[in-house]
Amino acid sequence: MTYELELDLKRQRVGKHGFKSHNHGHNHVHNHGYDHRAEKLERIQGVRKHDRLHKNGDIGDIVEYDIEDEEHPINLICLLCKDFYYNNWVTGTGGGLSIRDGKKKLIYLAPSGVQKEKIEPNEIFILRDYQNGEEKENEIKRGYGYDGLIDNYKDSGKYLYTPNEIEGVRELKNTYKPSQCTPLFLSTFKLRNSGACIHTHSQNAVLISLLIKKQNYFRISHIEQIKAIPFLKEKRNLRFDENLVIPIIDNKNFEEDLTDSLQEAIERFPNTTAVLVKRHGIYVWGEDIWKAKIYNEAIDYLLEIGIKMIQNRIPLSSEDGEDVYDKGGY
Ligand SMILES: CSC[C@@H](O)[C@@H](O)C(=O)COP(=O)(O)O
Ligand SMILES: [Zn+2]
Repeated sequence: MTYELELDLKRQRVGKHGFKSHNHGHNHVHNHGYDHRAEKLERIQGVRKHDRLHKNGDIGDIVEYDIEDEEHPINLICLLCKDFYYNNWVTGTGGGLSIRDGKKKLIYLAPSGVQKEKIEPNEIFILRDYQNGEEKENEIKRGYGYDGLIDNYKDSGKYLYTPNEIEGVRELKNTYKPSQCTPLFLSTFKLRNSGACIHTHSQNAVLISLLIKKQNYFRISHIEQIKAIPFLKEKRNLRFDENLVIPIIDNKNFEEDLTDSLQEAIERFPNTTAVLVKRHGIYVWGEDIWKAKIYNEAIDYLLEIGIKMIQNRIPLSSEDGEDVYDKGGY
């Protein structure tokens, strides 16, 4: 666990309000004692979400949830979304994150269209992960397998828990919806057996997708940070002189319409652990949330340096020219 996350969890505990305890009024940002910037933003951006946060849902009755459990996916989604927000990866409601608990067979998802850095534990959607259970056959027939969920992720009946169960939410004009990225997250669970998937609107991802015009992938070699990325075929990490290759797919008007092309890219690039979406951002996944986090950070670093290399007319990969270090045309 990173120092920042530990610190954040401590802060959260200091001002801990307790998930199932009673609300005493205007205390939501203070409960988390997180960051003054968040508090200021809350004041500026009004009450839409604020209203909801004063109502208590009861996740604890549906799945085991302990606010003190630092590794609980619900806590991790809330904390990592803050972490990503301050990296400029999930600002303005963009981006998101899903974690799959393979042992407990549960999938946790961020809600749609909310400020991702302010997600509260009772705002997480929860799905049963039937993919690997004995119930598999039956549940898949009933539309609860990944394909059924991918096609009908908006159907609230499919969820074990939705934040619309929070007292008073159903009476509000805008009820919660699961992230529009849900079918894409589920696609990485289905096709790669991943344990978590991160979606960001990183400017590095967007810019590199604009700079690369002749290829439908980003390819880079001979940068030390490449060693943090897995080489799936050989179940080891990439070496310094090997190529990291990340496919680039075109953006669509609606997030869910990216599902087919993301799935195709995953099939076409069997070694990739990420897909770039042109003029939009990136999806990164891993065996578990910590691996996904490391891959996302390492890839973002490589995208950023890739942009600078292109601007300095340095070839990105040894495949791009005779001498990778030679200043030549890109
Ligand atoms: C700024 S809106 C962005 C969305 O359309 C989408 O691209 C996104 O990343 C987040 O979708 P969401 O449904 O809020 O989880
Ligand atoms: Zn997006």
